[in-house]
Amino acid sequence: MTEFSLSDLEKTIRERARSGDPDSWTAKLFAKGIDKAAQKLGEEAVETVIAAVRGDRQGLVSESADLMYHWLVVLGIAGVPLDEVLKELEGRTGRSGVAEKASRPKG
Ligand SMILES: N=c1c2ncn([C@@H]3O[C@H](COP(=O)(O)OP(=O)(O)OP(=O)(O)O)[C@@H](O)[C@H]3O)c2ncn1[C@@H]1O[C@H](COP(=O)(O)O)[C@@H](O)[C@H]1O
Repeated sequence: MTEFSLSDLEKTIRERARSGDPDSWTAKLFAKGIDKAAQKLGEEAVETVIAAVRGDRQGLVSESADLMYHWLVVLGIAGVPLDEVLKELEGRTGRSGVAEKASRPKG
């Protein structure tokens, strides 16, 4: 299991966005704004779907990485911290009853 997390990538994106480096794709996307970044996110989502339905396993891995990167860029431009999304997900964990069932003693 890798130690690398979405939180690490969010931090890198924040730093690269502030760098103003002309070679930085992240800085370019932040400069172009939410419309371009959201468009890229949509394209990566479609490419991920295509890889999935074709059964292209390596493509699915690669496109998923592109998708998650561009999703974090969109969150960053929109000023939404990853933690806010994680808290939203955390708040849903009890809804299916899965978490409660798992923690309930058997018998
Ligand atoms: N994870 C990524 C990542 N995934 C995808 N991409 C870039 O996303 C871009 C868009 O992908 P496309 O396949 O659509 O490429 P394209 O056809 O050239 O794009 P367009 O013609 O549509 O503009 C490519 O230039 C990829 O390099 C990424 N760019 C950066 N990162 C991460 O961000 C860090 C900082 O990168 P820089 O900001 O470039 O320094 C990197 O170290 C990585 O960790």
